[in-house]
Amino acid sequence: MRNVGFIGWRGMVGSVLMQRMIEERDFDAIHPVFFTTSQHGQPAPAFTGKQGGTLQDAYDIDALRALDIIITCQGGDYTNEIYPKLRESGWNGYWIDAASALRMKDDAIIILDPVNHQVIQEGLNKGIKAFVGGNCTVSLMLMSLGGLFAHNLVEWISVATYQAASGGGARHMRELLTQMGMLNAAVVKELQDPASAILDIERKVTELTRSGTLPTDNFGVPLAGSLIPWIDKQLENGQSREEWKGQAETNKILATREVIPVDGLCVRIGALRCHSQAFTIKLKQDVPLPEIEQILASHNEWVKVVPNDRDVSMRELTPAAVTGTLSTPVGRLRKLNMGPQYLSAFNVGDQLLWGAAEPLRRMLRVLL
Ligand SMILES: NC(=O)C1=CN([C@@H]2O[C@H](COP(=O)(O)OP(=O)(O)OC[C@H]3O[C@@H](n4cnc5c(N)ncnc54)[C@H](OP(=O)(O)O)[C@@H]3O)[C@@H](O)[C@H]2O)C=CC1
Ligand SMILES: N[C@@H](CC(=O)OP(=O)(O)O)C(=O)O
Repeated sequence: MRNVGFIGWRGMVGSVLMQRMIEERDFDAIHPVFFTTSQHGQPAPAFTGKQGGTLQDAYDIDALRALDIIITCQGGDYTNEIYPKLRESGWNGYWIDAASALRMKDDAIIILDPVNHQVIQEGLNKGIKAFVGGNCTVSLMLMSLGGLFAHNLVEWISVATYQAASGGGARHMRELLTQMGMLNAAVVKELQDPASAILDIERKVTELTRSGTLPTDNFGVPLAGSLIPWIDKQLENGQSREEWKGQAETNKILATREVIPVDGLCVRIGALRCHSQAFTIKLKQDVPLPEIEQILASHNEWVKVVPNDRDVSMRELTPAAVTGTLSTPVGRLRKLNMGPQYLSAFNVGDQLLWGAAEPLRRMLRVLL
C-alpha cells in the first residue's frame, strides 16, 4: 500500500476532501500519514478507520521524503516553501496540490480528469510528478461546458461570474454571515411590523452598511446586501488575477494547440459555497440547440442540462439547490440575438467539491 501524506486536511478544503475520501472509502486503499503546521505530536484523526499515530511536522523534509504521494490543501505559501526543498532533497514522489502556486509550471498538470484524463495520462507517461487542482471557476465551467470543448465547438467565451464567499476561505464565510446578521438585527422590529415603511428599513440598512461598523477585515468592504466586482489581485492590463486564470488555465487543462479566448468579469456575491457563471459563447458553427443539449449532457456523469424553463431554472439552477452536491448543472441555454452561433448558458457548482477537493482525490485514485 502506498504511503500517502496529508497536509492541510483540517482546513476547509481539506475537510471536504476528507469527507469525500471517507464516503468513497479511499482510505482503504492507502496508508495515510497526517501532517500539521501547528499541532505536531497531537493524535492523528481516527476517521480513516486505521491506526493513526500522531500528527507529523509538515516542515520535516525527512518525514515527507518517506512518502510515495503527498496531498496538500495547506495553501500556496506552504507549497512555495516546501516543494522546492523536497525536490532538491531528491524526493521523486507524486505531489497533489489544491493551491495555485505550481499550476502554470511546465512540469505540472492541472487536474480535472472528466475533462482532461488524456492530458493527465500523457503527463504520467512523460514522468510528470506534480498534479494541481484548477481554479474553481475554471473547473466548474469545464465540468458544465466540457462537451462543447470536446467537440471543438468553442470559438471564444465571455463570462460573468457570481462567486461565493467560500472562495476566499472560512473566515470570509463567517464575515458574510456576521454582516447579514447585523443588518437583520438593525431592522428586526420594523420587519415584524407590516405597516412599517420599506424605504425607512432600507435607509437604516444602507446607513449601517456605509457606517464602517460592519466587520470587513477579510473582504475589505461589506458584501451582505452588496457585491464586490473584483476578485484577487489587480494586473497591469486591467484584469483581475481571477479573470486572467480563465483563459490561462482553461487552455492548459485542455492542452489546446491554438488558444481559445476566455475573458470576462469575476464578481463576489453573497452566496456561501456555490459559484455561478453566465456565459456568452461564440460557437465555431451554427449547431441546433437540441444537439448542443445532447452534447453537453453526455460529456460526463455530473453535468445536467436544465431545460430553459422559468420554474425549473428557479428550482434547480441555484446555489441553494446545488450546494453540497457533485452536480454541475448548466441551463439558460438559448441562441442569442447576436446570431445563430451565439449561445447563452448559466452554470452552478459547489466550489469546494468539483471546484477544489474532488479533483484531488480522483487524482490519488489514478495513481493507485
Ligand atoms: N477556499 C477555497 O475555495 C480554495 C482554496 N484552495 C487552496 O487551499 C488552501 C487552503 O484553503 P482553506 O481550506 O480555505 O484554508 P483554511 O484556512 O480553512 O485552512 C488552512 C490551514 O489552517 C490551519 N488552521 C488553523 N486553525 C484552524 C482551525 N481552527 N480549523 C481548521 N484549520 C485551521 C490548518 O493547518 P494546520 O493543521 O497545519 O494548523 C489548515 O490546514 C488555500 O490557501 C488555497 O491555496 C484551492 C481551491 C479553493
Ligand atoms: N479565487 C477563488 C478561490 C481559489 O482558491 O482560487 P485559486 O485556487 O485559483 O487560488 C475565489 O476566490 O473564489
